[in-house]
Amino acid sequence: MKVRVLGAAAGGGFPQWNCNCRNCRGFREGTLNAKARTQSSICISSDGENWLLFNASPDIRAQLASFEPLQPARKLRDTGIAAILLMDAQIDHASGLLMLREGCPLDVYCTDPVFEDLSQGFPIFPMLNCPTWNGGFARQPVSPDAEAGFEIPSIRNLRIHAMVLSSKAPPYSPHRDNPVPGDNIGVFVEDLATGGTLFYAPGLGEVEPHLEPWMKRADCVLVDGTLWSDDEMIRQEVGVQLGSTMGHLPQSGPGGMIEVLQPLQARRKVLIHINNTNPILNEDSPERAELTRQGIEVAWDGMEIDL
Ligand SMILES: N[C@H](CSc1cc(C[C@H](N)C(=O)O)cc(O)c1O)C(=O)O
Ligand SMILES: [Zn+2]
Ligand SMILES: [Zn+2]
Repeated sequence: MKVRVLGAAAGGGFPQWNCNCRNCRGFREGTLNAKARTQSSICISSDGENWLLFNASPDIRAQLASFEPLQPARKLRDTGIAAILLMDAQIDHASGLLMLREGCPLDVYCTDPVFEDLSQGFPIFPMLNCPTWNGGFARQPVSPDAEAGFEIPSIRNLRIHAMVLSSKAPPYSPHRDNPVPGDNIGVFVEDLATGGTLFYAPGLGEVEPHLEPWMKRADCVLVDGTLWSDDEMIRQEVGVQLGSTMGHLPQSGPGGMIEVLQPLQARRKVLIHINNTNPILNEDSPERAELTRQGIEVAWDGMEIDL
């Protein structure tokens, strides 16, 4: 299985359009040793031709243009996207579906709560369900029954185990403060040909016991790297919410993602969905040095992982 990171930043990207925090300002001034990043999304494939897109970020157009296999030009209108799987209904993870309307119908796999949010609060599915967009997206249900797993017909040799996890439904959702199972999922993907395995959870607020066996089994763990510290946005005076309030486990501190990743045997431990305020974006920061000491990588746009 090939994993391609299309976007590695949290909502707003890096640098964020309206932000002049030390990272965003430093990047613009050319004084920060960092790479720009678009909003988080990855795609995976077992054959290099049929790709499963995880989330559709607002930056999807540029992201598709940056990776040639996603525009194979085999016919007048074409895409390498065989299907889309949504991890949640967050604006920065789903709004890119609107940019794909010319390619409908396309299969979009999502849980019932995500389908509800994207049919009511942020009604992408009904909006595009019209003749102009060929009826819009074809929603395929995802049951977060990890043990069972499922395969996507157009994507050979990949078995996907979806599991409920604790993060946050989007701010517009009625589930925001009344969570239901399936608001957010993580996935364990197994390549049935190579045996390679990936655990992917760009939004992860708490590592509950039912996730641990899957994380321990994965060759690559690609997980939530939004904030270095829980109060990062408050301390930098760019926000009022804690990371934990937004459904993201910070890297540092007791019980943080560094501690979670440390005992895992995965040969690749990678953080993704990095907020623009996060000091790990600065490749010369002590925080980045700590990650390196721990064998933890920071995803960047264009990163490829072979499993
Ligand atoms: N998903 C979010 C939590 S992550 C996230 C964070 C921001 C903050 C923004 N980058 C900034 O620095 O001001 C904007 C977003 O769009 C995000 O998705 C939630 O549910 O609260
Ligand atoms: Zn996000
Ligand atoms: Zn910033």
